[in-house]
Amino acid sequence: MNKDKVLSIRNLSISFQTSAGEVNAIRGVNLDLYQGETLAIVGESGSGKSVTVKAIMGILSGNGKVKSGTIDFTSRKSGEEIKEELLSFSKKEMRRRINGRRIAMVFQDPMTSLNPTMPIGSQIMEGMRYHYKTSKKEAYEKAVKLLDLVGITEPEKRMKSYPHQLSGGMRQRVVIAIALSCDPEILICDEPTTALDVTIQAKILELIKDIQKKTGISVIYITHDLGVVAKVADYVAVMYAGKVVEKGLSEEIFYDPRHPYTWGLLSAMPDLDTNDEVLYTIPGSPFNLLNKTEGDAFAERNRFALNIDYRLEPPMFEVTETHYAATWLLHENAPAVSMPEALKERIKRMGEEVHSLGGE
Ligand SMILES: Nc1ncnc2c1ncn2[C@@H]1O[C@H](COP(=O)(O)OP(=O)(O)OP(=O)(O)O)[C@@H](O)[C@H]1O
Repeated sequence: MNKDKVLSIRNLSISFQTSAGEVNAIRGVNLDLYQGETLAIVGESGSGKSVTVKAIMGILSGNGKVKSGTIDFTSRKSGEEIKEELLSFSKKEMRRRINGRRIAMVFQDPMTSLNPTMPIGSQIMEGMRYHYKTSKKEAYEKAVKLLDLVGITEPEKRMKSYPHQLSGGMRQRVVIAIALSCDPEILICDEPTTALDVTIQAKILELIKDIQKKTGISVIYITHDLGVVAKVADYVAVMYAGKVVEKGLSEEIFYDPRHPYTWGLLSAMPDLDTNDEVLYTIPGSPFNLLNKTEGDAFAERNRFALNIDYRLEPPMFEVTETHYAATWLLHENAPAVSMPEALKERIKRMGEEVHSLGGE
């Protein structure tokens, strides 16, 4: 693929010291984000999505330790390419140079990132004043423009509003305006819509897409919701027990998934047609990361597990130049196993729906 990489994570491993022992939260993650594209990171709770993005932002909690890996960030904002390795920065340097300024994050619950005692206008202006020493007048004008960009009507009037005077959807828009205030190159969205109702969720997703078109920003979504992924992602990484177990272009993950865990996630998703029919839930509970892995961490929950899965962790097998999955089922000597028939039917239906909507 001949595209510009903005972020490149290699062999990232992170653990946390806890009273119960060492939690191996991230185990050798490799991921890339390309300029102007959207990467969605999906997986059940505890799979390592948040820890991965916290490492990018330099906000890991105190008991976290990066055991290996690099995170290369290539900035093109100044017109020339500047490559920096984010893990080499101290927390202070990250706050001063990267966090909020080059890479910004939108959290799930807007109330936790908004200050209830400050008008929203001042909150949007704050980052520009801190990072760029922008004059008050200029920061004010830009804040008004940003409110307009995120679809808030009468932006000048709204500058003086306090968070409690706005609806949930409006607050999320304000949080997005704050995130965009320093013209970041990467926007990270942590489940930006789960606290909102379905129609407003869809509007926020559209808004981010629209902003992406206008600004060329690169976006990372972390979410449980494959419905969200289908709407927004160019590229999808599926995480399980601290590893990326499958990654590929969005259509490769939706129409030609290869990992039984991805089959499980797709089957567990409410049907796009009926909105409530769930084919299947993945049995068992997520792997306990306090334990040492022997073999594939997913083996216990995998009804397609082979003997080798209990002994050896599968490497990433290449499906296409853009699609990889870590399952022994892709080994040339593996028995032929294909996805469950019900899921095949569902995928076929999804494809037909997209065609009938005039999509790809
Ligand atoms: N500060 C911490 N101390 C100990 N363990 C932690 C800490 N932060 C995260 N973990 C562990 O790391 C693992 C990955 O957590 P993470 O929050 O990244 O999961 P997630 O996929 O984002 O889940 P969710 O969707 O619920 O946010 C979990 O087992 C979690 O318990």
